[in-house]
Amino acid sequence: MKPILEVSHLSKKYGSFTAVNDISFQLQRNHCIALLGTNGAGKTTTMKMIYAAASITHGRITVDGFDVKKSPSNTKRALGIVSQEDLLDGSLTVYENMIAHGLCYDIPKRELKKRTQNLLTFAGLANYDDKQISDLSGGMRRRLVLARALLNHPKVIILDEPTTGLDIQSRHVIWKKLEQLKNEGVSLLLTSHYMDEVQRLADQVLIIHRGKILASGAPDSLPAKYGYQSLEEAFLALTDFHEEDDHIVQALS
Ligand SMILES: Nc1ncnc2c1ncn2[C@@H]1O[C@H](COP(=O)(O)OP(=O)(O)OP(=O)(O)O)[C@@H](O)[C@H]1O
Repeated sequence: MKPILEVSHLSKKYGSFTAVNDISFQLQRNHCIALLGTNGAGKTTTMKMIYAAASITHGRITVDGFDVKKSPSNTKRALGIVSQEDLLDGSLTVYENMIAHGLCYDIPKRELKKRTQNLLTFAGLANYDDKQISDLSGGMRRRLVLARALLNHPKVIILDEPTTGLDIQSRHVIWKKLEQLKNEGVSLLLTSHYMDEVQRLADQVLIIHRGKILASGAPDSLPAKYGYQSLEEAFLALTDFHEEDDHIVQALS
């Protein structure tokens, strides 16, 4: 079966600095790929090129068979975005934020209202529809952003650190929602700094360092494939972590 998302020889330069360096991968339907990398590895930049928020320096991306550069409106329709910054409008209520987002996709009004109600229920926010964004907790905001990303019935959801900063209960709620979506046929592309999140959700992990893919495989089999005991050990070794060199450890000592 054709992959729902195909990234081929993708590179991104900011001036003379190469943030993403010849990355290729394929995301199959109903699958989840997790991008694992240190701060500044190039994960967000890769995602931004997929949803056309950053230009592509070199390479090609297709979503649902459409070229991101040539058919941006078709690829936009197939994608749901949960970016690091939630970009919710603080001057609108929860319900109004959903409606405003849906209008960008030309969803007919009546259908949009129906989807909004269903998705707010799905996200556990049905009783919060008239609340201001400032009244929501961090976990509620992330659930709202996820609900908003589903309004256009996306085939692929791009999730940039979807549970960063949330308590363990809120993380579990979001994981369950994501698993439910995967079971319904949606594909996920995820970045995370949490190994447990990656182990739980991902079918495939790509370890990215300085813009390049260093290792790939299923979360359970990747460590042994590269001679390590655990995903965390593989990640630290492959991304060249040495405690004595690490500036954070030095700063703390
Ligand atoms: N608009 C920009 N202009 C110049 N450099 C940029 C820009 N955006 C990102 N970079 C640089 O590109 C590199 C990759 O950044 P990116 O945000 O993709 O990293 P990341 O892997 O998502 O990191 P994090 O885990 O911290 O979110 C970094 O060195 C960053 O400073």
